[in-house]
Amino acid sequence: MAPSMEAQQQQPETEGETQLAQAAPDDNEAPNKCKVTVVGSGNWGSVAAKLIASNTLKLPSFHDEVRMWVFEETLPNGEKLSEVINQTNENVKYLSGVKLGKNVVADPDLDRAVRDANMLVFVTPHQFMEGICKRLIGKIKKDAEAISLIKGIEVKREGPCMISTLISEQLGINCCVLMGANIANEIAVEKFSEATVGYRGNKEIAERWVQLFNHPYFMVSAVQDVEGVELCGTLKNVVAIAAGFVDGLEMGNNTKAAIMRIGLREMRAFSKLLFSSVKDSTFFESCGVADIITTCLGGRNRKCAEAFARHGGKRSFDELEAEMLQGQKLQGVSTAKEVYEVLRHRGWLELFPLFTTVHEICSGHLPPSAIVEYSEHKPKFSLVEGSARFY
Ligand SMILES: NC(=O)c1ccc[n+]([C@@H]2O[C@H](COP(=O)([O-])OP(=O)(O)OC[C@H]3O[C@@H](n4cnc5c(N)ncnc54)[C@H](O)[C@@H]3O)[C@@H](O)[C@H]2O)c1
Ligand SMILES: O=P(O)(O)OC[C@H](O)CO
Repeated sequence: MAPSMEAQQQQPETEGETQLAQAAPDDNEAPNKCKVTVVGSGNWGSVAAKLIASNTLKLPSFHDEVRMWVFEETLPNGEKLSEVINQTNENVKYLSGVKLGKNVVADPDLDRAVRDANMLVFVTPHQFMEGICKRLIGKIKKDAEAISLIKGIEVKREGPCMISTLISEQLGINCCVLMGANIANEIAVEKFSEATVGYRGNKEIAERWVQLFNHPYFMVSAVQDVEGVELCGTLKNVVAIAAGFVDGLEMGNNTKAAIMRIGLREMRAFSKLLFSSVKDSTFFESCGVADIITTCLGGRNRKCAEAFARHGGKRSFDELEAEMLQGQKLQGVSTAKEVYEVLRHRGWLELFPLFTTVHEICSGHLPPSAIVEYSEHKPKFSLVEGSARFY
């Protein structure tokens, strides 16, 4: 059982004793105080919990304690990850060496972690969200507010479904998004960065999320364009894969800059074709151009794609992910496939040569060098021609 924050701060439990998760001390008893739960505890999930937990201690309208749902794992030494997090105040697997704040309580029980939450922060790899949402139906407060930090998309028979929409529709709650140029390890050690909250309609809710995340080293602003912000965060991972190929092929900075530019244009075009409400200005926020830059310079998608290209596509992304990321998950390869399915279904493949080529390389149908090779591999269109034709 997850100990309460109070229990963590006092004594280690006596051997064999289990402790029910309970409401934390006096000032936390006030019924109107908002309780926050973070659903997810990977690299970014842990940093998000740290950011939030340092703010809930300062903001009187929030309970101090922040629950963090942990997908339970047994560590190589036989210990449970959630127990180690509560003993050491560190996520030793996904964010080692960084204290999360004593008011972060790791909880491996999903139902219990969300039960009392007024504000739910979703931050797991996108491929797990459909299953998590199914498990949460009927388990959360009806008036809870949600935010998704998840960069990804689901493709259903009916068409593409944003993760925030999945959360909203399955759980019947409002869901904002937070995206940006946010490499978690850098924010964990409090290096300055910015982020963008995307909201629909209710600005007060967006301001509440800004308040919960904002720090002098993490500057958050809000824009009324939930789809634009979320699609920026999602699609940049496909561009990052292309940038990694360019690095693996040692093609240099100009080529990588070209990939970023073409990628950004495809991101905007795809987003606007899916949602006419998407605003051009969103692409100038942290979630847009800034995230493209950071992710193409220093992200995990870029890193694994570089290794993929160096091995000439002979080692699979699954293999490289397991070896290089040690349990952390790539989003770009599956997102490229999901975007490709949308493009194919709608007859848009030729309009998006970069997105299309990334998937064809990841799936082994083209060599990594095809990222900037044209007609011999792709008789129907080319990156250059496609870009020129469309834009
Ligand atoms: N890490 C970053 O720098 C960063 C920054 C911004 C956004 N994001 C986004 O945040 C989201 C979460 O990424 P992360 O970096 O926190 O995670 P991660 O890749 O570091 O960790 C993987 C997580 O998935 C969990 N997991 C494994 N199998 C699972 C299962 N079957 N069901 C549920 N959970 C399972 C693991 O326990 C772990 O918590 C992603 O969409 C990512 O794109 C990441
Ligand atoms: O490490 P990546 O490639 O998952 O990217 C991390 C963040 O999304 C960068 O903003």
